[in-house]
Amino acid sequence: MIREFRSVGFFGAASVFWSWKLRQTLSSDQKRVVSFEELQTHNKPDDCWIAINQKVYDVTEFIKTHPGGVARILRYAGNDATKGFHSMHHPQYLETFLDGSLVGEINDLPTKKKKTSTRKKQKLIEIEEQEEQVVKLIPPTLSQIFSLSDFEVVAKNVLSPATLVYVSSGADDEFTLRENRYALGRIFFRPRCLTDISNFSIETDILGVRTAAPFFISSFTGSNLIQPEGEKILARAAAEEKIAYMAPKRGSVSLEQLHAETAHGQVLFYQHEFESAEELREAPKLFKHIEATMPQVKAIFVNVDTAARGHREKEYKVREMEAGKTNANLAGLLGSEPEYVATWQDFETIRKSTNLPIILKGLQRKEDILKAAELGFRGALISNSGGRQLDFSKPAIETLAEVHEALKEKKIERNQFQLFVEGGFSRGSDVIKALCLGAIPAIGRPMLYSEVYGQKGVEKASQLLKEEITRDMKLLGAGNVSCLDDSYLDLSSLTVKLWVPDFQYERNYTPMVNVI
Ligand code: HEM
Ligand SMILES: Cc1cc2nc3c(=O)[nH]c(=O)nc-3n(C[C@H](O)[C@H](O)[C@H](O)COP(=O)(O)O)c2cc1C
Repeated sequence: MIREFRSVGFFGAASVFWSWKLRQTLSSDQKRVVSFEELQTHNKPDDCWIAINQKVYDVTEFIKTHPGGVARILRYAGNDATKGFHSMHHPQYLETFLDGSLVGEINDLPTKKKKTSTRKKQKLIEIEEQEEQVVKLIPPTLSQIFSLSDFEVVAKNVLSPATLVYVSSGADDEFTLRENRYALGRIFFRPRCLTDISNFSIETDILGVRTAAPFFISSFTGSNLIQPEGEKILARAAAEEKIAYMAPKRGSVSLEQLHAETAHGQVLFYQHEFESAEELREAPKLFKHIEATMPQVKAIFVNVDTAARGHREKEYKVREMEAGKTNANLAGLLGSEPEYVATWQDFETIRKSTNLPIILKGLQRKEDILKAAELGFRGALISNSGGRQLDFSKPAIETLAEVHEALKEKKIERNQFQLFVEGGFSRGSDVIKALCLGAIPAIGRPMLYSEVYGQKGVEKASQLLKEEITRDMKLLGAGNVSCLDDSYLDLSSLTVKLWVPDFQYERNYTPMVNVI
């Protein structure tokens, strides 16, 4: 759940400083006498008056768009700002920008400031607290977001602790969560120069369907904690950006509802998992139903890594600490332990029940992936669920590199068996690395973080990725996705895991509750 201050409706409108100015309508005749006592009570970010030249202005709205920043004015909240203002600005600014914000005149401003050093200190503390509040109150506008990790920083300030830890945490000590990213950082590029890239394109065929970019949005239970219309927002943004989105089995709306909402031509994947023997028995019927009635669903991804629920310890700790502050939305998101764990044999009937490609989500070793290819599955999504299931699972990109070699050796082509990968992807360069190893990546948490800004945020995240992919592919000398191969990569340090002091682990560690 996003904290209350998001309701100030700041997203989108905040940057339009000049349009704010035009909206000012009050005239300067509407003034009254304001006492210093009254002025002092308006001393907060959401209720801020200042005095300049013995006139009192309500700058609550103005501070949000002040080009010199909120804090500079907030220092004078509920007080005389004459000196501060004139040290920076031409007097004409008052008429130009604050004409409509005039509250009245003030005649009893104290002439000398009599502050003890203790009071000064106290005031400074108050200012610092207010500034902190303001950073949270006024997140950057979308034009101030330059990479997917910027969304993460904003989300960390905006989401409630319980939601944030639900999204961001991994299992146990989070080694796999971190290694997913570190491993991507161990692959380097070998650019090719002087190649013809005049017909440049990043469009891609995924399982025979054309999409505008070589990645898609992964599936998440609980995106409705970030925006009430969670899955719908992700689906709409994906449609707008002409990329695919994988709808989750345990979504806040049914697949039918989501499908009914989606634009014609939209590419949806469906993520499913079997939690009981009955669900397994029902699967052929369900898959046939999807195939017959939901043409936008182009593939079914079935989880095979959920024999037990991953143990996200950080999450339990935060919930424990928050106990009493009931968060009904979070309850039940963990799901119960599965009653039944499917086997390869079970999949024999299921696989044959539909013409839709069935992709196994969560395979993590080359032997299993080769088996899936030999059995005639259409593909596999290499995934450790973003480090949310088995801690110390190998980083996804490392498994991919191994599997890529194995498929090459066996001469298994992409049109027979399509690889997908996910876990830690947040840059265009990450996407390209996966493509060079023959897999289409799914983007995970960064898409959820971008959802803090609603549909426009998810669109922006997709656009940033597209721009990065475009730029990096050009620099690599690759004119389209199909010409990307492992010759563009230096994998020599991929598996080299040097021991380094794990500061990140230390930072992530959350102490036990009620222990001295
Ligand atoms: C009260 C104390 C204030 C301080 C200390 C202050 C400080 C500043 C600073 C440092 C900048 C420069 C930002 C940059 O370098 O990009 C700035 C910009 C600006 N401020 Fe203020 N400001 C104050 C109040 C106001 C008020 C009350 C108004 C409106 C009447 C205002 C209007 C502007 C405008 C229009 C700009 C952008 C153009 C410019 O840089 O001159 N400021 N302010
Ligand atoms: C909040 C959250 C909820 C998730 N829910 C599901 C789910 O219901 N089913 C599923 O197969 N994977 C789920 N995942 C895993 C994602 O599909 C994906 O594997 C993971 O986010 C990829 O890692 P990354 O976030 O590091 O990119 C979830 C991930 C997150 C962050």
